[in-house]
Amino acid sequence: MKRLAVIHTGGTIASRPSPDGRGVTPQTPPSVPGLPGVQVTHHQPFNLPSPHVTPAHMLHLAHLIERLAPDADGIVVTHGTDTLEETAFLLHLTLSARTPVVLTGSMRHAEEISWDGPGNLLDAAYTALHPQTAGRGPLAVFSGDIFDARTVTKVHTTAVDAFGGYPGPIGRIDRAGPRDQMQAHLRYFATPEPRPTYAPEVLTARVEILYAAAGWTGEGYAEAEARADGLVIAALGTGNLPAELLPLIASTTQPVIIATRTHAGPVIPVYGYAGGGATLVAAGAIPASFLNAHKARLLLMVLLSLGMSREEIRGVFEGGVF
Ligand SMILES: NC(=O)C[C@H](N)C(=O)O
Repeated sequence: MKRLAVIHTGGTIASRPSPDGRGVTPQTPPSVPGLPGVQVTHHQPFNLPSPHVTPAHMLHLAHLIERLAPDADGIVVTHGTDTLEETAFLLHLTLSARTPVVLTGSMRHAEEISWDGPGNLLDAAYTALHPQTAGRGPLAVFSGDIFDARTVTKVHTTAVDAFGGYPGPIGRIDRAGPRDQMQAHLRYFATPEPRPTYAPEVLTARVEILYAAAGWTGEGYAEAEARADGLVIAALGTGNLPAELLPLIASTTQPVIIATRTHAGPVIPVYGYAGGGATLVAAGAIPASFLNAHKARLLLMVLLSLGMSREEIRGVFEGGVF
């Protein structure tokens, strides 16, 4: 008998319209469709819409997974889709267990026509229990596509295939055959990459994200700098900003990570005009590589919470694995 642990955390996959008529809210976790030859255990550390999930919840989940991993052949986490990629990435950074961990959710709730919860849950379970999944780090499975936690991102607010992320899925799961003899057809397109892991006890560091736009002259920067232990800027293109930001960044002593508001591609120091990426890096800023701003924030929170210096943090971001 294979052993599958299912961890329910809330989200639309656990939701229905609330009896008071105010809208859709998390209520009961989804039941897992029948899996012949699999012993399933259920765990529910919290039952939240994912906009209420904090980095502290994510770390709590990581600790629960580490405890369950020795007694499980695979672990599925059901989660709201809005912050699923952040939880997946925090697990990517912190989990050292080799037991496969697969996150999934749904875009439609249990009372809608074409509820996508059961199919996603089944795909996630088959993926988590598949022999080729071990050693790949946490994954996200949605609409049959299998994504790496580092690159996965929500790309649509309502579509059932709501997840994507450059350069795309690392695998595909499909199912065929009658319910009691269902066969999973799973194929990976990429080999696993090295994944350094970190073990923060708590995530105490405060990191704020600033979002760049044409004509931004740094409004909000000084306030964020005063409050935070580190900053992430969702900058323009390859990591450029209006000229007014350059002196602000040059005088900041905390780490300033430059991500991009563009949906794909790396941050690299190309441009030498005031505020261009090359000038920001010369002023001390750290490029986020391929990480989006909210994933760069989590990485920075982890590294700051471990007490790393700005130069040590630069080494991690520039280490070539993000
Ligand atoms: N589809 C979903 O799960 C969206 C929901 N707002 C959540 O993230 O909890």
